[in-house]
Amino acid sequence: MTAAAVGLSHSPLIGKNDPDPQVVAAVDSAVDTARAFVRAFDPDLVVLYAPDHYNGFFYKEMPPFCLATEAHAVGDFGSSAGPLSVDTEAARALARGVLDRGVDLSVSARMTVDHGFVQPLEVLFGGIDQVPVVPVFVNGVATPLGPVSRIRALGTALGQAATELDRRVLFLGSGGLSHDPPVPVLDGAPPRVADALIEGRPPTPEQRARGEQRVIQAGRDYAAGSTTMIPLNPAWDNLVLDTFEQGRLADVDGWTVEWMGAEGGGSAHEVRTWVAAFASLAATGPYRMTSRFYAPVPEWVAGFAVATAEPSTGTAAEQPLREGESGR
Ligand SMILES: O=C(O)CCC(=O)/C=C/C=C(\O)C(=O)O
Ligand SMILES: [Fe+2]
Repeated sequence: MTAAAVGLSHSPLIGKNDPDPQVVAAVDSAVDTARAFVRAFDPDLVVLYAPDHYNGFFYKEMPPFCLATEAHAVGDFGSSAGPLSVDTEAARALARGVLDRGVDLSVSARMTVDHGFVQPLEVLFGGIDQVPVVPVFVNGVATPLGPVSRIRALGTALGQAATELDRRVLFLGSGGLSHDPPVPVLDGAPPRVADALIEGRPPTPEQRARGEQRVIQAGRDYAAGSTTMIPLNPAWDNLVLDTFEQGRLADVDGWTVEWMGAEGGGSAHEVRTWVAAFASLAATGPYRMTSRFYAPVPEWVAGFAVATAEPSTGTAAEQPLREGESGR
């Protein structure tokens, strides 16, 4: 088994409320680097850790994380709809491997996913049916959230289980870093909204369009500085990226939900997907980050980051990232 990892922010506002062309070009260049990295690694299995935004998981039953043996996308924010090319056999083997290692994984035989899963597949592979994938939902939105140490344990167990497969496995984390987009909150929600968050009634096309328009408007307000949302936090985002780059994954066990929310906003918890992906890679052996990009993009309500990592050979030929490559 060989392994690699990519962390990639997502935003439903990409292409809908873009920043200056120079910022878009810088992001495109970083994404091109990640795409080239993935192409060179040529994975035959992608373990995709991603959050949901009340399209697939609801308060009626809200697991902290859940692995899918089949999945289909709803097609929100103009993202692709339809079945993902899930490798059911690999998914079942990984689920067994995680459970055998004492992590209480739940399994879905028909997971509904949204742009959180779809965007990285579209960006890196050109579609949701281009590569065998094992989708793993990681709750990063619906409070209460458990300790980050459990996400590291999930990633570690899944990485260890993957070593038993004869595959080239890419661990891919979708989301983060600091951002506070208008995602509904159950606590204090009016009865109609609370009911939708609990029961998961599919929105009508008009309701979906209104929700999407609300997010687009939020991006415009955020970029104009007229908002009550928590600001992007480049210092915190770079602390998070330093932690992954330096392989200090045990540090995340000390990250509290309250600290992450205060520093990075309500959706900063999506960075749990990166924790899982890097913990999985680390479980296969020492690694090194080969590229790192970061830009705060208010128009997308995103501390936007892209990073790639591969196993470290420990030889002198391996150079640490230089300033320009690190995006700092
Ligand atoms: O309010 C709605 O109806 C949908 C909100 C939503 O899905 C927002 C998503 C934002 C992100 O995925 C993000 O910024 O990470
Ligand atoms: Fe998100």
